[in-house]
Amino acid sequence: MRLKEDDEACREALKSGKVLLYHKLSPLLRKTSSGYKLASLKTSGFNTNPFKFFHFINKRILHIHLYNCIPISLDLEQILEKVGKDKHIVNESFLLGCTDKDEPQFSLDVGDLDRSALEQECRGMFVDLRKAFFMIPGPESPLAAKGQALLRWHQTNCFCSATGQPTVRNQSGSFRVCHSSGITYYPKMAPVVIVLVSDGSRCLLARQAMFPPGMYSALSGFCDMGESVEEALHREVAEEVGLEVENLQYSGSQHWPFPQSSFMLACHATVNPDKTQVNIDKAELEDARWFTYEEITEALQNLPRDPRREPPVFWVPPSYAIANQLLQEWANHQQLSRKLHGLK
Ligand SMILES: NC(=O)C1=CN([C@@H]2O[C@H](COP(=O)(O)OP(=O)(O)OC[C@H]3O[C@@H](n4cnc5c(N)ncnc54)[C@H](OP(=O)(O)O)[C@@H]3O)[C@@H](O)[C@H]2O)C=CC1
Ligand SMILES: [Mg+2]
Repeated sequence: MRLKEDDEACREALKSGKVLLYHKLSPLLRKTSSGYKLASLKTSGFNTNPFKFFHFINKRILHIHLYNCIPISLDLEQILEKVGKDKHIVNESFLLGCTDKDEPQFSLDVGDLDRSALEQECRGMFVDLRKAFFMIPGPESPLAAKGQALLRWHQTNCFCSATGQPTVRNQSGSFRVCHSSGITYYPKMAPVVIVLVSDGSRCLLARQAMFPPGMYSALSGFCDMGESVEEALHREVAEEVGLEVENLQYSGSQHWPFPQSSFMLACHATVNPDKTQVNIDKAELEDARWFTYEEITEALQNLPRDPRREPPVFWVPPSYAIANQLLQEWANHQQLSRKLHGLK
């Protein structure tokens, strides 16, 4: 909290902090023996930096050392200088929070620098965030999402909407101010409802034309101004597939960085099993259909970990996405009721 509001303390924290690097909003990942991880880089304020220590010995030794033992201890300022950028741009990082060990974490977009030169220096690769969600460990996903969301918000809120004058950030990046109008702008999320509709034995999933081939998700939609979650849910399902839902049950919420930071409010709902005929709004959806318990459990087990591999014919959003949580809950509920009814 103090770091968020105290510019000086935040500047100091950056000297010993870790920075998640993005290139045009794609986070930097590094391959490890067990898969991919988000890469964070230390700033040169980190006194025991092994990069400096080994630099004069032998470049080759340095590389081996960093690869095998401490893959996240590269010095960000040195990397920036190597690729021809003023190291002081590190000060443009935004505060994301602190780790369990009280280490401050920041995000920085270096989209104006040569991508492959950076990847080489950082020994990693910048990956589109949607793909990265399938590659990095689940607990790292919220951080990757927050890092991107904050960067995007600052990139798109550089000017005051009242005066057209430039806005100025505080050091942590928790707000921007227009000194001409005195207006303070805070990062925003748009409320979105998402609902998994069930007819008792099947659930309804849909796909937009822009989804990757084969991916289906729960129905979702932005809340209109003045609407409650319940109203938005009833309206979205009626508009998109022409069904009337009942028995709304809250499941959970999550921040979702797309398209410009959404606040997802997730629910389960049912329809009358005699009224399941879908009437798809083709302007919004490419397809919507009912899926059986068997299809869902198979899709949940078949998450494509590496998006470069051929995905299965039908697949669902990654485990971090709240749509996946809804499907897990629905499958667990189905499994229980099947047991109760003596089915497999
Ligand atoms: N985390 C998860 O598990 C999931 C997350 N989602 C997210 O939910 C979000 C909304 O779902 P979606 O079904 O597309 O929404 P909608 O069904 O509301 O349709 C999207 C359309 O609504 C219009 N719109 C209205 N308000 C806004 C706003 N505040 N921001 C952007 N567009 C708006 C846009 O139309 P126009 O472009 O014509 O202006 C847009 O194309 C998506 O960003 C998606 O990424 C969806 C499913 C799963
Ligand atoms: Mg929708």
